[in-house]
Amino acid sequence: MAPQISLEKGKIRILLLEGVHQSALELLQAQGYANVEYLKTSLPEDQLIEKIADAHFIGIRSRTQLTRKVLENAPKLIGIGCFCIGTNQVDLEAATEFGISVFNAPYSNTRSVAELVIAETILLLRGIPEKNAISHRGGWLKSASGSYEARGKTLGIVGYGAIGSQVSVLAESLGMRVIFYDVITKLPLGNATQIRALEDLLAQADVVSLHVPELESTRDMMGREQIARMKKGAILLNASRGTVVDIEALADALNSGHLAGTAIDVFPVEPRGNQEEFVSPLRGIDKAILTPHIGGSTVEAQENIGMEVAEKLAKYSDNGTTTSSVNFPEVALPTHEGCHRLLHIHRNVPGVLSAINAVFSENNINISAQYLQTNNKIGYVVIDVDADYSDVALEKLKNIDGTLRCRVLF
Ligand SMILES: NC(=O)c1ccc[n+]([C@@H]2O[C@H](COP(=O)([O-])OP(=O)(O)OC[C@H]3O[C@@H](n4cnc5c(N)ncnc54)[C@H](O)[C@@H]3O)[C@@H](O)[C@H]2O)c1
Ligand SMILES: O=C(O)CC[C@@H](O)C(=O)O
Repeated sequence: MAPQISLEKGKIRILLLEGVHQSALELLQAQGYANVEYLKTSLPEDQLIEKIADAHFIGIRSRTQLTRKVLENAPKLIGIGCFCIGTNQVDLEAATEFGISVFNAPYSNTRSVAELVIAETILLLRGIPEKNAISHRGGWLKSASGSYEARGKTLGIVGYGAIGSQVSVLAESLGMRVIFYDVITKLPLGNATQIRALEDLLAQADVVSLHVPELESTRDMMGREQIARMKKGAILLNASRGTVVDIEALADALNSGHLAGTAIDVFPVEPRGNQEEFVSPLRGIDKAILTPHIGGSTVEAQENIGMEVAEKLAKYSDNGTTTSSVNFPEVALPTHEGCHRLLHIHRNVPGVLSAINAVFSENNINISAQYLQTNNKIGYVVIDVDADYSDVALEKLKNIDGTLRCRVLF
């Protein structure tokens, strides 16, 4: 029977949203993916569902919400590229269940965020946002009161991962004392010190900077109580996710004078695009630096992210490589001349590999290479067969208990 093969590259539909960098488009096109739809904004759920119905791959940034409902309406979707670090905007459990591999760019904008945090720390310690606002209104606040050097001040970093640890190194080079809180024991860089309880960090730090992911456990982790525990006159920065800070409590702490300033880059509700109004209780507070989720938005970072994530999508599409996938076991198998390649994604339960192999032996199909990798949820098998596999074999593979998705790549 004539073997089914996957789509020609030109027919693979890729939807890129939120104005991901042109480098992504260029890389995909150079690799033969001509069927790319490029939009500058995210889409509301109904329009997203309509568009995603035909897409094989989707590329997003932090704004597009790929919920279970959206993914249920994406029957052809094979891969998701998050052109950013955070993947909280994707229902990873649903994506895994539907056999959709998710990729991101875990380090490409790390430095950009760290530099912004350091710049804002210096500006806030000097009270520049307020002085700047007053000058714009025709006032003149020439005073040293409430203005401090960064040198010798204590920076408390919450979340000592890629960004938090970069901020730590840069802050120490300014002469700051760095303490950090993380749920995992981390090797401190330089002279930084890990603090075991968040409350202790809050009680010591002149500046607190948040670098945790969006999780249930980080929701409102800087709530009214934690903000009240910060030192009087301290500064709070958040360039992580908007759900981490109780924004009303922060506005109150600034208005009451408990906090001396803040820099917030991420908000519980963010506009979908540049045309939509930004609404926040922090608007109008001079001591607050408000930026439109641009911590990672530098030319360097966006260009690198575009290439990195597009490359990951192309490799997955071309040969099933899942290296650095967020939710899939990592498999990278070289292609074998003259072979067909099948991809089998299944729930990680015992017996699936032997059932797969039984299908090939029963159908007299020789396996020339095979690679299985599992994580706690799923198993991913790449199989190269050196004879024409039959559609019958493919059907049998699809019917193995626990199969999430099975397809022929070439
Ligand atoms: N503003 C922006 O444009 C921008 C850009 C990049 C990343 N981000 C955000 O910054 C976050 C951090 O990025 P990263 O690359 O440093 O991530 P990372 O995964 O390298 O580090 C996160 C750290 O937070 C720690 N952590 C998790 N839960 C915690 C908790 N409850 N309390 C304390 N620590 C906790 C982890 O153990 C880890 O060390 C991302 O998840 C993303 O949401 C924002
Ligand atoms: O570019 C974006 O929209 C998000 C950037 C940042 O929050 C990230 O997670 O990398």
